[in-house]
Amino acid sequence: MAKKSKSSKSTTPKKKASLKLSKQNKIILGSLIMLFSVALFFAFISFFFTWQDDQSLLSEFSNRNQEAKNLLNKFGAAISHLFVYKGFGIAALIFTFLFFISGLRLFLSLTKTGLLRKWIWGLVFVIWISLSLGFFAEKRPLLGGLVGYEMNDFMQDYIGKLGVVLLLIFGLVVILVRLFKLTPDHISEYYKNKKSAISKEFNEKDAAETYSEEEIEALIQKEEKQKVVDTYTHKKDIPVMETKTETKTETKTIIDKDFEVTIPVEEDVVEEELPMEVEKIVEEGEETDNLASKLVEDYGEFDPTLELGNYKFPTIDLLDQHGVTGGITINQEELEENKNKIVETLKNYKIGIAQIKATIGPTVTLYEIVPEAGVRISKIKNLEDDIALSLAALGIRIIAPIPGKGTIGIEVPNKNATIVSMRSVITSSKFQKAEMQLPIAFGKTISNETFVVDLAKMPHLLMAGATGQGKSVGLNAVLTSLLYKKHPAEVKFVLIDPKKVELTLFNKIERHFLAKLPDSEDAIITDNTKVIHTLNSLCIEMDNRYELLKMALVRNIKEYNVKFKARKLNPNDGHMFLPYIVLVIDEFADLIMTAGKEVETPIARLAQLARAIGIHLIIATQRPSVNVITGIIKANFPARIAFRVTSKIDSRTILDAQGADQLIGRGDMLYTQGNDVTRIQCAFVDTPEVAKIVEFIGSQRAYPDAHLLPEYVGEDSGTSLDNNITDRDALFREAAEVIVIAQQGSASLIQRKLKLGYNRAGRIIDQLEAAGIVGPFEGSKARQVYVTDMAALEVIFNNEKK
Ligand SMILES: Nc1ncnc2c1ncn2[C@@H]1O[C@H](COP(=O)(O)OP(=O)(O)OP(=O)(O)O)[C@@H](O)[C@H]1O
Repeated sequence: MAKKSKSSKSTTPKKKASLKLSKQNKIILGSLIMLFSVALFFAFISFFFTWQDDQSLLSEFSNRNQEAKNLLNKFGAAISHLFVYKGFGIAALIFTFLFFISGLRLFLSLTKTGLLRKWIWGLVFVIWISLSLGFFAEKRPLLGGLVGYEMNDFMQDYIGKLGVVLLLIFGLVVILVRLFKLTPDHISEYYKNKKSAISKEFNEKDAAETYSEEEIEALIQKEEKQKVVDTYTHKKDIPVMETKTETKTETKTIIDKDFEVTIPVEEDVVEEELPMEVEKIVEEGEETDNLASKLVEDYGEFDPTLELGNYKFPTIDLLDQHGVTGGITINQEELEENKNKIVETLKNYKIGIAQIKATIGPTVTLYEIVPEAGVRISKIKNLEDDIALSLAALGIRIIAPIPGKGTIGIEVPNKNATIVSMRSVITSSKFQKAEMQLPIAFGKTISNETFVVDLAKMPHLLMAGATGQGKSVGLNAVLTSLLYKKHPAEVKFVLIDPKKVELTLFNKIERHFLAKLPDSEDAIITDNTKVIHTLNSLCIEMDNRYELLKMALVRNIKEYNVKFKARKLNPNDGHMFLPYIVLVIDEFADLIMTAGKEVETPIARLAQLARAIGIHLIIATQRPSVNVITGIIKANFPARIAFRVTSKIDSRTILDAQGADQLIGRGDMLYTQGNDVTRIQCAFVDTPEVAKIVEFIGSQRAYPDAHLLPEYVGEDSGTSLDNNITDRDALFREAAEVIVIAQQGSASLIQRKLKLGYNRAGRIIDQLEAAGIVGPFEGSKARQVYVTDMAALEVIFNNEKK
């Protein structure tokens, strides 16, 4: 079959080459046709005067002694007899015109587009004229020619005279509407224009008359003024530039005095011109009217949430207070005690303190100290363990100096930590008012502020921490934040949970918020091979989205969606509202250990490129070792969260800084998005709360299915150029139609239109090539489409069936 496509390809260019004329040949052939048409013209014209005389000569064409009266002698008489007498009568003259323009086009090497149309219309005209002359000038049959006469005769036998008249009228209507684009609208517009032109002319005349009456007076006045100006400028004798300006002002003032003479005339002219201008503007406005703004005007902006218009966001009472009602309780005694211990310990090492201040957070209290002049910061930093020992407390962290403050911070855990409930952060005005694309309320900082960040800005998040330190709760906090803020149309989750227990709850919101592979039953992915497929599928989704962004001429998903909502992107071109996709991977270490590069490569690719198109990754791992959090992953995850880890090395692996080893656990975490490290108490949301939320959402009306990701077929599925009909893809026919309609043989087109994965679309393209529908691969260019229209495609399919 490969042979078949090759041979078909090699024959087509040859044919084309043989048909091509050189420029000189075109000139020669063009002029020949033009001259032939001129000869025909004269022959036809003279035929009308000489036909009777020449009639008898027609049978003696070869007799050289006989001479015809036609301007082109025997040839003229014979060809005119054929075209005019036996043909179409006077309408045969149209052929001379058609020949002439065909020759002219060839002569000037103009493109042939539109020529066929002219010939078709020419023939229609010829038939219509000869038929009508055959009907109306029955007594002079030469005008309609034999064709006109016979046609008329034939039709009268069947539809009678009235029928022929009606048929002629219908023909005239077709010609007027299709050829001259003459519709009732055009006619009325023409009359309107004509009317306004006449009235304008009329008014102008009037104006001209009034003007001429006053003109004489005005001219005299003007001349006088000019004289004044001239004498004035001469007297002053100043540089040319200045003279000019002064002349202007001078004349202006003088003219201003002459209200009665100049202004009425000017006003008249303005009044006449204004209505005309207004009319034009309205017309232009209609023409350039943007379809998008009209659609928005008619239907309003596109609302992606409309399909689930009655969707209710989870209510706040689904979340627990966890026993915390009045915020943090301050234990004055504890504060005083800690302060004294810090001062004393530092005194023991001969470090004097000028000032001390305490900020009480939910889990830790920050003591900010200003040391006395001359104390080296490194000295305090080195005393970390000693201070911890003397305070008899775990989890002491010394920040020396606090960035941007010039003080030294000592974080001391509170004896009784206050739980930061998810409820308190969700209800905080900071979260409620957050104008972010993907707002996440992580918890509260040391100064008791709600910490809200935008996942879209991070743009990916790495979470690590030893087991039991609050990672799963952290993940739930992230997902809960998004569930409380986003409509199902705006965000979709891809959940990967190798442990099979952590995220199973979210199954209930599969048809609202989850995305999955087309052929999979469960939306939550627990199987390793499925993980690889899903990651690759997301890469395909990413490529598809980039293609859409490119087509829409925008740089990121936000701009794209704004444009789509404003109805500036046509869904028929494959455009659609793009929800954000948040990929959550729990137990990333497990995956890397078992699948290695197969997982790392697509993740790295997504992490590098997916931010602009709205795919964001959240990766959680228990084991923050370097073979899990590799350099390539770290480089693409600037936002990282460390829960408590067991060693300084782990802390460095996650944060590139130590400190995570000194956390106290239970949701105590460090967050970094570059340089600064912020200590946060993660908001607490437990399993029953999550269950209630997903129950609340899951019980509402949902989409028919989870959001489907593009299909990914493993690398192993080979491609062949066998034109085996039974092996063809199920969507082969649809794909062929898409390609033929668009006349563009590209796999990405099939991908977009039929929502397929890259590999499958690629396979279909190969099958189309094998079937001779598209040409072979041509590098960056789209393949050639060999089938020109749907009818031809239909023929191919029908032939294959036989
Ligand atoms: N933000 C928090 N506030 C209060 N307590 C918390 C918080 N986060 C976690 N905890 C406590 O720590 C326990 C363990 O948390 P979590 O299940 O999130 O740990 P994990 O890191 O996911 O552990 P594993 O890796 O074994 O799954 C919770 O059951 C809870 O009691």
